[in-house]
Amino acid sequence: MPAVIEVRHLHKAYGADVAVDDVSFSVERGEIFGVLGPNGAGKTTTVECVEGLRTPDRGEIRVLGLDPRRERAELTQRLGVQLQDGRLPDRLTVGEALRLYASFYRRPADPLALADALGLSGELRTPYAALSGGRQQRLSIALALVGNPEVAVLDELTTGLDPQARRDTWDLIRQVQARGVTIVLVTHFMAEAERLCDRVAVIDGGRVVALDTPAALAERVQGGQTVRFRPSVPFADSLLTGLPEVTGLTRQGDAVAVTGTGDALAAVTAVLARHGIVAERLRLEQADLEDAFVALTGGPRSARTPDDDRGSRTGSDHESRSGPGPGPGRGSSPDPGPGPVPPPGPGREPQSDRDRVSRSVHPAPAPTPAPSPASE
Ligand SMILES: Nc1ncnc2c1ncn2[C@@H]1O[C@H](COP(=O)(O)OP(=O)(O)OP(=O)(O)O)[C@@H](O)[C@H]1O
Repeated sequence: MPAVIEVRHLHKAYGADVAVDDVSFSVERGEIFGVLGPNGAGKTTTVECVEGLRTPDRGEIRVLGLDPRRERAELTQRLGVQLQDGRLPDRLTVGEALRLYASFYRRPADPLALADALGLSGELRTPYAALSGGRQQRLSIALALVGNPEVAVLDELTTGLDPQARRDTWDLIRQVQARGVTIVLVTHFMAEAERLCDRVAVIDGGRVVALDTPAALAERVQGGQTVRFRPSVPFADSLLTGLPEVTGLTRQGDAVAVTGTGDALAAVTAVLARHGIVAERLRLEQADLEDAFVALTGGPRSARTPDDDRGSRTGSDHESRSGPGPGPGRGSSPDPGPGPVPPPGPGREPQSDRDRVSRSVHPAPAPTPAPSPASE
């Protein structure tokens, strides 16, 4: 079966700044595919090229067999997009937003059924501005799904949510996947990628530095496991360092730490048992995706753990993109292209990629554009 998304040697620069150097990956039908990387790694530029919002300088992209730029009108009917830092007009109610966005599509979902599935049926008359952050986030997911897409691209899905809302959103995404939707998830959060994604592409400096399942990425970390214990009797290092599963051994006082891969724990304990050595206070530490991320990208830099981010969705990480955009559109605006790009906010023309325009990922112009902020 052909991949749902194929990206080959994507390159995109903004003037002299190379945002995406050489990115290739493919996404299979029905999977949750994570795009993980530090700030400025090129994640958003990559997915915006996939969405047809930006024009690559080089490379090839196919989404559902379509060219996202040349066949954008068709693609917007089949691709759902949740944008980073999206906003709706304050007074638009949940019900109005769902009905309005449903009207853009040939075969939309039933807005009421969708509201129900997303736990929004009690909020149909609530204006956008009166919704909690978690509810606004649910609404933005609902709007990404209202066209009954085959593929959904969700950028910064749970940024700004509290831990409970974040977990609820993860459950929701699993339900969406269970309905057969292929999902691309752009995230900074290791725990999110680890728990939700079938595979993860780690992007750094505009390149894919690793692509695998979260477990396999963690496994790749040198010394992926550490077995710690205190031996009941002294033993020579060579007893364990000769094992193929063992990559290192250190001692601190009478405590021993053995690093290894694969089934290091079983191998170590078997040898100790054979020599009549009891491993007291035995403990196993496993490398996780965060360890892999640090090893792959040289440090966590801007990658975050979920609980680092309880505040606004417009923290300094995002300031180059954030702001009160018209409709749930993203902070930086896409390239104007051949697709049905709606007009910019009143009073200005888009000058560059960084300018903001109305939401252009839905098939029809966005509703009532709010005034655009000054160009960044
Ligand atoms: N419209 C633009 N004009 C100029 N430079 C841009 C524009 N959009 C992104 N960049 C730059 O391109 C690089 C990659 O940015 P991009 O937003 O794709 O990375 P990211 O991994 O999504 O980052 P973040 O996690 O902060 O959203 C950064 O150096 C960024 O400043």
